[in-house]
This record gives sequence, C-alpha cells and structure tokens, in this order.
Amino acid sequence: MGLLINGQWHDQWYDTSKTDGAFQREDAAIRHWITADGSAGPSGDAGFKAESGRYHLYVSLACPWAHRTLIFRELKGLQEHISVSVVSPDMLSQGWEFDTEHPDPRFRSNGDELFNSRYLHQIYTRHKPDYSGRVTVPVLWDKQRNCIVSNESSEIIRMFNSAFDQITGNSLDFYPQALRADIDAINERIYHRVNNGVYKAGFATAADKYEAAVSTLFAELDQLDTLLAGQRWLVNDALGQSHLTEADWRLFTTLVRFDAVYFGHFKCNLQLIRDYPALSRWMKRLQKLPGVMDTVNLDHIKRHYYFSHDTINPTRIVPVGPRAGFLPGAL
Ligand SMILES: N[C@@H](CCC(=O)N[C@@H](CS)C(=O)NCC(=O)O)C(=O)O
Repeated sequence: MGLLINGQWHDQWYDTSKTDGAFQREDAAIRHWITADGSAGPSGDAGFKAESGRYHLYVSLACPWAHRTLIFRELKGLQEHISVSVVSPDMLSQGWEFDTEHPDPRFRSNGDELFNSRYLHQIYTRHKPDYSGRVTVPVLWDKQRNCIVSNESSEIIRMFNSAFDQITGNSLDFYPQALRADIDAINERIYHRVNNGVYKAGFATAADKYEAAVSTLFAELDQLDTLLAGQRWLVNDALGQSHLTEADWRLFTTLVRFDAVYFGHFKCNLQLIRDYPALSRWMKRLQKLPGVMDTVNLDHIKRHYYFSHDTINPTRIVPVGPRAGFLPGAL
C-alpha cells in the first residue's frame, strides 16, 4: 500500500507520526461531476455529460466507499450504461491490483478492460502523469476525455442518483430536495463517527486515539439503534413519513462489514451489530431490496482487510468465520 509522489509510486503505510497516533483521511482530489447536460456540477470542470457507455467505474468489492457506488449503479439501473472493473482484494506493495491470475479464483480481478493495466496507480498516472496523492477506489473514468471524473464516492453516488435519469427512465431519488438538509446533517454525523470512525479505531497507533474513536463510534450506534426503533429509515419528512435515502446506503456499507471485520480486525468490539435489534432489522430491510446482495462479497471483504493490513495482522491469516447466518440481517 502506498501513494504516488510526482507520478512515482512509493510503498508507504499511513503516517500517524504527526498526529500523535491518530488516523487522518486525506480528502479525495479529483472532483468533477457528470451532469445530464454536461454543465459544470458543484465543483470541477464542465464537459462530463451523462451518456450511455461513456464512463467506467473502478471498484474494490472490499471497500465500503466503493460499495456505495456499486449499490447506486444497481438501484438506478445503470449496469448496462456504466462498465465496471473489480480489483483483487489484496492491496499489497503496489496498492490495488488487477490480478487476473490470483491463485484463488474467488479473488481474480476481471481486469482493466480499458487499458489492461496491472495496477490502479497506472490509471491515476494516465489521468495525470505527475499525479501526487493516495490511489483510492472508487474511481470514475471518462472514456471520451481519457481522464478521471471523480474519486469521491459521496459525489459519485449523487451523480448516479440523478444525472442518467433521462437515459435509464429510472427516477428513484435517494437525495430528494425537501430532505437534503436532514440527509446532509445525519451523513455528517455518521461519516465522522461511524464510516470513518471504524478506520480511526483500526488505524490508530496510540491507545488513547483508538479508545476515543471506539467510544464515539458506539455512542453513535446506540443512538442510531434508538432512532431506528421508532422509524423505518434514517430520515423522516416533516409529516413523520420515513424515506429510504442515500444516508441509509452510506451507513449500510459500513455495517455490513462490521461483525465480520471491524469488530475483530479494527477492535470495534464493544458489541456486534447483530445484537442491536433495530439496526439488525433495518439491515435486513435493506438486504431484501432487489440487487443489493449482488453487491455484497464477504470473501473479498474479509480477505482484503485481514490480508492487506499487515501492520495490524502480520500473519495475514484470514478468519474462517463468521457463518453467513450469524451476520446482522442474514436472510
Ligand atoms: N474519500 C474517498 C475514500 C476512498 C478510500 O479511502 N478508499 C480506500 C479503500 S476502502 C482506498 O482505496 N485506500 C487506499 C489508500 O488509502 O491508499 C471516497 O469516499 O471515495
């Protein structure tokens, strides 16, 4: 695992020395937007018009951020309009890799159908030869302009939510105008305390930073369980009607990994999600929706974290369990 500096790959783990052992996530750097008519979005350049077949998504099935984009591609009926490359779960000295010959067939990448690259960092240097920064998934690539549109999942799901509606005829809206302030507010809380909270616990290199992250994380999970005991989805409208929104999907991709990985590997072990009654019921509701379980791959999830993070798990032994039926919302 590493990063690019002036287009050169450096194998380097996260540096927590300047933050007293706390993990700090870098902001995503490439922030253009696909829009229905190609006009500029909230950031970046204009010229990325929604068109069938024009864009390609690079994901890892292990990654909770990339998982959001796969769910939106599924729910918004974009499968035949946006192609996908899945990297192998092992993120080693060269970072994310398109390993089409992995010894375990479950972990073979379907390859980079655009350029036949070996490593994801080659996509970043194709975008910008002197690119500096971390090489993360998801990446949304424009085949026409030959560049990355965005490497920020929270923005990619917003593009998928509406930009292609005229092409797909799918007008499901997970970020409706009237609920935006409430969605933004709960997203903000959940991002810091849960989505990134598990990483702050897992990647901390000082006990106090780990302990603080865990206590914030579980305080938030307790609150969310209470909230969901009284309502179907995370956000209600002014009339008390509950709406399935992007806030639910953003929480889902973290919690679906929780009992299998974050509880053990990231030491977030005050309680399992399956022991939160309302969160478990909510998970089941989401997992029942068509197409959702096609995006969940527990083999990739377990393999990635336990095998790639050798600073946390130096033996690289991947746990056998848990059994599928053990997980929250198991169907
Ligand atoms: N802000 C980004 C974060 C993406 C991210 O951090 N992805 C992880 C995988 S779970 C990654 O690729 N990490 C590689 C690295 O940091 O070097 C997003 O939400 O899209």
